[in-house]
Amino acid sequence: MEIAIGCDHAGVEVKWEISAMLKESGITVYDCGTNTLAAVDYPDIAEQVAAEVLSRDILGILVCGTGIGISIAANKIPGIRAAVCTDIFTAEMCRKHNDANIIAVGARVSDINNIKEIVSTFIKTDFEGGRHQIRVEKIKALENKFRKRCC
Ligand SMILES: O=C(CO)[C@H](O)[C@H](O)[C@H](O)COP(=O)(O)O
Repeated sequence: MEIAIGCDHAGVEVKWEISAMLKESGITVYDCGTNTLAAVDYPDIAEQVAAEVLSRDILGILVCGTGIGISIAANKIPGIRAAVCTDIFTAEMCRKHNDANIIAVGARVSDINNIKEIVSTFIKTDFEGGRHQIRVEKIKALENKFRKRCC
């Protein structure tokens, strides 16, 4: 399995812990930064991770203070379905029902053990398809409809 991961300065220590956990499980990790505590802007990181997710057709993980800003930025990119998760149930459901390809977590919201469980649930859960596929297709149709309108 391959995973792209990135964070802003608020999430760097949490990202290191997640990366270590993934590597221990034999997962290949594409680290899109940042790797210092110097302030960076989360849209830049969201773009890097989204590009890896789309080009490699893999899942991605984003970490910022709350998970909110970085997921908003990622969701502007066609093909990305990023879900902010603060619990195991939503981490499971965003894969099963929404086919989320990025999970965003908040380093200033959840403790590290909770975040590790959330991420582990996300990466081991598959999309259920069926009636959910129809809804995901409608999300894609919205992307295409508004891309044509504004570009
Ligand atoms: O964008 C965010 C919230 O939606 C993230 O939590 C950022 O990490 C946060 O805004 C960074 O804040 P800082 O005061 O610049 O550390």
